[in-house]
Amino acid sequence: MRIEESRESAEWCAARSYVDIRYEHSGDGIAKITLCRPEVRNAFRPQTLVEISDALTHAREDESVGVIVLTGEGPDAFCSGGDQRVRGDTGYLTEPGEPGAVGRFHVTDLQVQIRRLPKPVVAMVAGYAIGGGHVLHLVCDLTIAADNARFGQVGPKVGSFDGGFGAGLLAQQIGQRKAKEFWLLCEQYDAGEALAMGLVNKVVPLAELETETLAWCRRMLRLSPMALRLSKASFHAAEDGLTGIQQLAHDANLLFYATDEAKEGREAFKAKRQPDFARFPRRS
Ligand SMILES: CC(C)(COP(=O)(O)OP(=O)(O)OC[C@H]1O[C@@H](n2cnc3c(N)ncnc32)[C@H](O)[C@@H]1OP(=O)(O)O)[C@@H](O)C(=O)NCCC(=O)NCCSC(=O)c1cc(O)c2ccccc2c1O
Repeated sequence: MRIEESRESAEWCAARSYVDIRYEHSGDGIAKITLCRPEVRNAFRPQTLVEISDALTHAREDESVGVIVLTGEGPDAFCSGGDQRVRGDTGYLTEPGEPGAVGRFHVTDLQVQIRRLPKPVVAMVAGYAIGGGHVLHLVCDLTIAADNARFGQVGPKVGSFDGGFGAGLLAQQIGQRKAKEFWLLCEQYDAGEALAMGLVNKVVPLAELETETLAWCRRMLRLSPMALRLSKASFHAAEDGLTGIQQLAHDANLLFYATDEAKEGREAFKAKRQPDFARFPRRS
């Protein structure tokens, strides 16, 4: 049976209100988070990251949401990384100008949150995905790019580096040689080059970026949510070490809780009796 593909746009509805981002729902299972700082090519400051994290938590908890899209406002940039105007000597500052303000690197927490989120996260990239903004698209599960997209790392040019996902995940996706080229030369790559490297899943004309992204999201929405969740976790299980295994193990527990065998343990405890596990098979 061939399922008709929907190429419709969405009537986005604001689902929560923030200062630096927009958080919207499509009404059919898609949440969209938009970085709204186009005057700085959607660079993030600490508040931006705290807001994205909060929106992701809501999208995770909301059972009506199956897929999350992360994007930037306007055609010029997905995200240009950390806002250099609030970069202090110890990290990015929540209250720049305050004497003794302590810097933070919230984006590293956000990268982990995206990877651990049990729903697919799709980066929808128009224009620049640069620096920490490039790493944000890397940690998303899929990337749909507009034909004007440009990708690159700038760390060694601006006095920074990302030895975590920014280096390791990039190398896994495009190979060590090319990943080193990204970091050691700080050049930019266009959408066609990114596609050829396996850095993005699809390139489309800018005008079709959202409808194409929505079509991919809707394809996933037709699939088993639990199988999608387990598939995403499977990709990270080995790479993320014990925390990756912990996530898969948690999913196994989630499924185990629904069995009569697990329920017997719970019910026996509540009834203050010995559990009777004898009727459950010792599977080979
Ligand atoms: C992104 C660009 C390539 C775009 O170039 P373009 O020529 O199109 O535009 P302009 O350069 O004229 O920019 C327009 C306007 O925006 C301002 N702006 C752009 N990017 C930023 C930014 N990141 N921070 C602050 N402001 C920005 C720019 O100044 C202009 O303003 P005007 O007032 O002059 O109009 C190009 O802009 C560019 O290369 N931008 C800088 C990119 C950058 O340095 N990013 C930070 C890299 S470091 C980083 O992101 C990072 C963050 C973390 O939290 C980390 C945590 C842990 C490890 C590593 C981290 C990390 O590396």
